[in-house]
Amino acid sequence: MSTPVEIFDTTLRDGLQVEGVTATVEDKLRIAEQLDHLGVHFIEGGWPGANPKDIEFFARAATDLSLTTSTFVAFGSTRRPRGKVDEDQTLQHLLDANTSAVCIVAKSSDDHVTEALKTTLDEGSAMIADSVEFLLAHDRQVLVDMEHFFDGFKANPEFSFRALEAAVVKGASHVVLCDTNGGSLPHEVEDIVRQVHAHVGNDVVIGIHCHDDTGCAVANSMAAVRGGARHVQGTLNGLGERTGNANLTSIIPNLQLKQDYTCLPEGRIERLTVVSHRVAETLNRAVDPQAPYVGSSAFAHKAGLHVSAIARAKDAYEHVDPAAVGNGTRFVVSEMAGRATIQMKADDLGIELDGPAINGVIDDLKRLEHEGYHFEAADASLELLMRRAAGWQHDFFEVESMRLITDELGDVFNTEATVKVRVGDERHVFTAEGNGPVNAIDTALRRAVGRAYPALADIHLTDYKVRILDGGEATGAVTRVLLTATNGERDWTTIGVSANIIEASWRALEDSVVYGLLHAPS
Ligand SMILES: CC(=O)SCCNC(=O)CCNC(=O)[C@H](O)C(C)(C)COP(=O)(O)OP(=O)(O)OC[C@H]1O[C@@H](n2cnc3c(N)ncnc32)[C@H](O)[C@@H]1OP(=O)(O)O
Ligand SMILES: CC(=O)C(=O)O
Repeated sequence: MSTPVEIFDTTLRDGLQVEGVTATVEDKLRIAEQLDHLGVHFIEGGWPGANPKDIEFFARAATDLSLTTSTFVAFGSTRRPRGKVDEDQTLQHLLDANTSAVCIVAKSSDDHVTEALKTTLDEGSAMIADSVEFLLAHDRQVLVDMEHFFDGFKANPEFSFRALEAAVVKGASHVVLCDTNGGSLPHEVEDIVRQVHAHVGNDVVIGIHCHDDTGCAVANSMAAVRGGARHVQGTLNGLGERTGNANLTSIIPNLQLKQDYTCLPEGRIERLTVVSHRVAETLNRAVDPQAPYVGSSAFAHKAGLHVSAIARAKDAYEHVDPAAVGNGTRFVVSEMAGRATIQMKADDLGIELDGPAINGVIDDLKRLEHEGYHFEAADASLELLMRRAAGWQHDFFEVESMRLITDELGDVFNTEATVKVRVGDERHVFTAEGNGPVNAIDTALRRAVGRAYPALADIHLTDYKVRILDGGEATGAVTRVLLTATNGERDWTTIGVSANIIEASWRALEDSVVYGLLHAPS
């Protein structure tokens, strides 16, 4: 039978301690719902009383949040040095938050007691004992985060054990060993957790809380589980103070898919990718594409040899089935593609390509990417290139000529485009002004062909990105333009590359319009 390991998510507390990220009360409520949907055991909501936002959040959570799987936790600290528990504001705020469980941070390193708190070791241990006793007397489940545990233990294990005992003896349900500065390494963590386990036995759940300052937070958390920890604290996508907290989106599958531990209820680990992305979206911070398990590139294959092998054996270059975490396999078409990649892409798009056509696509791709094209980022241009290789030519319109004029009138620049276009047997000449050259050409082209293709009215450009490819050439540099468009049902991106920014823009624009007409809803 597999061993249960509790997951304690602190995205809403420690996760928000990273610079550059903030969340509204509404955001925090939405994230808590997502964490419950994922099925973590504990959701730490924040520090009630620390700021008005967290006060409002805990008040709203009591009425607006209905959790079905997770236990909601308020975070705070032990009482202040030389203070009384029943007069301590932090402890009072914890009670006011009205959660069934609370987590308090306690100093477990002698140095921090004497230097940061400026008090004695006796008082340091009494602060823990009194606080646990007080909260328990008010019917709270008490988890204790033993701050700086590993650094403290290395310097003075006797005091760190004393701090632990103060919590355990008074009835804490969990003692969570924190690598607060994130400087420990996996072999140290495993060894120290083993010693703690031997010391406290199974009277209390041992937890682990790691930071990623050495890039080892995930490995350290797993080492702790090997050493006897059965409760792991971390955040989704590894958000957190400085370099981040231990990343639960890696730890959960590492424990549950690769070892005999159960972290989430049956059927929930498949929600990992979508929850990770929803939480990131809510915090306006995209998931790193290369994030293990949940990143968009986690199962994306670019090298021709890899794709060729996967076509023959699905798991040839995948360490787990992506579906197990709700992710999926993707094939990236680029200059590194071989025949297998192009064949799979053609099958996906329903384009019939024979051997010579596949070779033609590969030759075009490699040549164009060498010139600066980047087809991974331009799905629509890639599809058009493959269709052309299959012998297709669009007959929506034919551009006879195009002229652009820009005048400076006082401080104002005016741009005007004239396009001459054939649509079937008809010839159209249209002029349009725009707030820049691309806008002027786009408007003139739409006027010229719009009557024949009403679907064009639903196509809107949503993004226009320009990148200089060889900065050394200054204003003579090659320019790459990426245009993203939508018709409300699908989005697509096209590309153009040229030393002339207008030409690069036009290539991307023409592909964009052609692709939009080709896929216009019927
Ligand atoms: C390792 C961690 O990440 S723990 C979580 C840390 N999170 C945060 O700090 C975010 C929220 N914090 C805050 O809003 C504020 O710091 C507050 C409201 C908690 C405290 O604010 P202030 O009272 O102004 O104190 P300040 O921020 O300067 O912190 C120092 C005080 O905390 C006390 N303190 C620090 N750690 C502890 C502890 N583990 N137990 C009890 N008291 C503690 C110090 O003794 C000091 O008190 P003193 O000024 O009476 O000597
Ligand atoms: C408690 C906590 O966040 C830490 O020690 O890192």
